[in-house]
Amino acid sequence: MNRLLRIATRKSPLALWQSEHVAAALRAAHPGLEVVLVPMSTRGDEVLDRSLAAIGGKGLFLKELELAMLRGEADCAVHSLKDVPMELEPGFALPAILERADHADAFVSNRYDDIAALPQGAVVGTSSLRRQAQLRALRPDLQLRDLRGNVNTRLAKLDAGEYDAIVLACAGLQRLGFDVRIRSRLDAPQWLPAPAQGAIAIETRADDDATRALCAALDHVATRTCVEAERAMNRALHGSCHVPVAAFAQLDGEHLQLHGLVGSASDGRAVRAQMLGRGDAPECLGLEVADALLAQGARELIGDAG
Ligand SMILES: NCc1[nH]cc(CCC(=O)O)c1CC(=O)O
Repeated sequence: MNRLLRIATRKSPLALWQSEHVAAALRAAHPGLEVVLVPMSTRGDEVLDRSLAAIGGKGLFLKELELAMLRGEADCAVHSLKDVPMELEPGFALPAILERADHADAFVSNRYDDIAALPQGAVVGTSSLRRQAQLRALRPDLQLRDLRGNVNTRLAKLDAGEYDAIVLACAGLQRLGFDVRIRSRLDAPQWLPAPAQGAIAIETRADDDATRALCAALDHVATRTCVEAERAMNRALHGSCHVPVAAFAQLDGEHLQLHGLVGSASDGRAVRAQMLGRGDAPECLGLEVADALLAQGARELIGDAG
């Protein structure tokens, strides 16, 4: 095949790793295909002094990459699917969702083994409302402090002594070779990840059939099924950076199991739901779990978040 494929990517070490990973998989799937990266800066990367929710939400990480595709400077973009808004911009598609890596969050600390070992009033860094809500539910005494920036920056701030511990995604740490920093895994269903955590997605223009077909070779059907359930649940709860929502689905044969949580970032309240459904109807299961959460009072928590 004699074609050039240009991948728009953010410039953080994790984004570059993920884009190189996709490039290598595309080259392996399509011998002769030339794949190059087009690294770009996004507003989500540049504005670090305010919360993501305050500056416009998850879409900020995508916009510049989407504009590059519209201008014809790139053919596709690689994202962590958990950073992709529930409603994609019109005119774009996700023809590939790669096999999910580790879904779990990681407890990272230079002094303590796990959340239970933290002393009374310890300082934990995370800007994620979802992580804050689950920490508050487990340990109301902890002091939660904001922590933004890429994975390397966050580890550096921990090492500088600003926090007793931080919470990061296992997948990001593993991809960057920081496995040894994981003191303990925060596993489902006791602790739930962000919808689609650990999954990488490729975005293209919806009308670019040739690029869509090339990327579709990397699609992993079981992962797509799981993340569709998680994202449908989140969408039904109006999930955004403003509301602490967590979800994790697992496919076992034709059975799909989905765990969901809506929490409060300001106090320890949280509601949970868990249901079994069919693997060929992931969105139905997502909506059912969302309804179950609402029936238990999730609406009140969502309302509080404004
Ligand atoms: N919020 C940033 C972000 N987006 C994706 C990952 C990790 C990789 C993944 O979930 O696929 C991370 C870092 C983190 O949350 O620790």
